[in-house]
Amino acid sequence: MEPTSEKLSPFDLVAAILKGVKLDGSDGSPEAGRSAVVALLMENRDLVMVLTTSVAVLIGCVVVLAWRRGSAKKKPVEPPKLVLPKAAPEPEEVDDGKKKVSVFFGTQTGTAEGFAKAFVEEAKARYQQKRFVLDDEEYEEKLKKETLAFFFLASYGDGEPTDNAARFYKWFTEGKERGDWLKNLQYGIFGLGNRQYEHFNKIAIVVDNIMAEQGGKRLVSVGLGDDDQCIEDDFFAWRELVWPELDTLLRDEDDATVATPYTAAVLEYRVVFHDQADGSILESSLANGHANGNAVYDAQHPCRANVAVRKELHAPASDRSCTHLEFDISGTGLAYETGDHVGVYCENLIETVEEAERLLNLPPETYFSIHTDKEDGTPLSGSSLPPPFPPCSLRTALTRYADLLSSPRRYAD
Ligand SMILES: Cc1cc2nc3c(=O)[nH]c(=O)nc-3n(C[C@H](O)[C@H](O)[C@H](O)COP(=O)(O)O)c2cc1C
Repeated sequence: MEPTSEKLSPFDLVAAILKGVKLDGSDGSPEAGRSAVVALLMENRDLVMVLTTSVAVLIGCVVVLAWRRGSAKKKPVEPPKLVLPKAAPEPEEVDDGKKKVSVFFGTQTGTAEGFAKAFVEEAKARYQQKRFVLDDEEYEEKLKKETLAFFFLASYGDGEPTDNAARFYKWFTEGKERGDWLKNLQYGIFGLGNRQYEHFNKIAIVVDNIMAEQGGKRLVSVGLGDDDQCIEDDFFAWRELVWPELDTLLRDEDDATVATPYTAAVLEYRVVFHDQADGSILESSLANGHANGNAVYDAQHPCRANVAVRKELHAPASDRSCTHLEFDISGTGLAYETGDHVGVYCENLIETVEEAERLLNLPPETYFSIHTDKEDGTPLSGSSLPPPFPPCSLRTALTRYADLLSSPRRYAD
């Protein structure tokens, strides 16, 4: 039988390359096949060029994709940076002829900062020709030049200042720099505390007393906010005493007469969800980060210690109770001296945590981190405080870091 003489089309060529089949020439011999292919390649040089370029680009893309996937897997999840609080930078001070009012806050968990911000916003709306500046750090030099200032000061521990107000409190109460400047100062103080503590609102009271003793003029009596009741109501009541006083000092005819409604400063965070594998590695590395004995334990990195001794100090006949506890801190590198403080981190009951997970409708092994900055590193408009807890699973966040049983603040959304 005569072999059929068939010319190979470009389509045959491509199909052959893709399928990896052998091409035979019209006489069936491999040599004839090869020369047919060569002739075809020469005839379709353009197509061959396009083909080879496409294949090269395709291979390039696959290589880049594989490399990026590989490196993405290896990249560890970064815990949010613990940066010391700093409020959004105020623009450079310019003397624009407006009367300036400075507002300072000492906060540990954000309440005083929220009140200070709400106060500034409302005051700005009421007295439009005045400048209200929120300030938490640069007080040493600035305060001496102020004539009108407000302070929102929380008390902690045995009546101690918050971390961000500690330097101010020391500077102010040690008194080396007090002077005539206080005589030019009119001020208002709102304290944040809790009556359950022995030194209720100590910081606000001490600062208020020293200011008044040194010649500062109180615009209103010191507000004593009580977190055991509704501290927001205490803030509103104090604020209503402040406005009439400020009206006489600051009010211009064209200032707004309508007060802006109070909006609770709800802290804003960026939430990043992590792969389960990455998240659990990160969480266990944080939990075990101190196992090597080199790391330092602190309030952010608590140490797990067993109760070694527990005894009741009152006699059985007594109607009172006082428990003596001893913690075993051997091998932790920690030391304790009389007078040191021990903070105890409580965990919520598992039943409560499971109920919260059910209400959130999220699996317990959802890993996430919260951040106070945007993806490009610029701060979010929320708090000046660092994130309240490290990256972890939803189960850990609800167990260790969330207050699940207290009623939310009245004005929180
Ligand atoms: C650990 C701890 C210690 C506290 N110590 C005191 C205290 O000694 N005196 C007081 O009046 N309030 C005390 N408080 C209550 C806080 O001052 C109060 O909750 C306040 O609203 C917190 O404000 P912040 O969110 O701006 O930090 C304490 C609260 C906590 C959690």
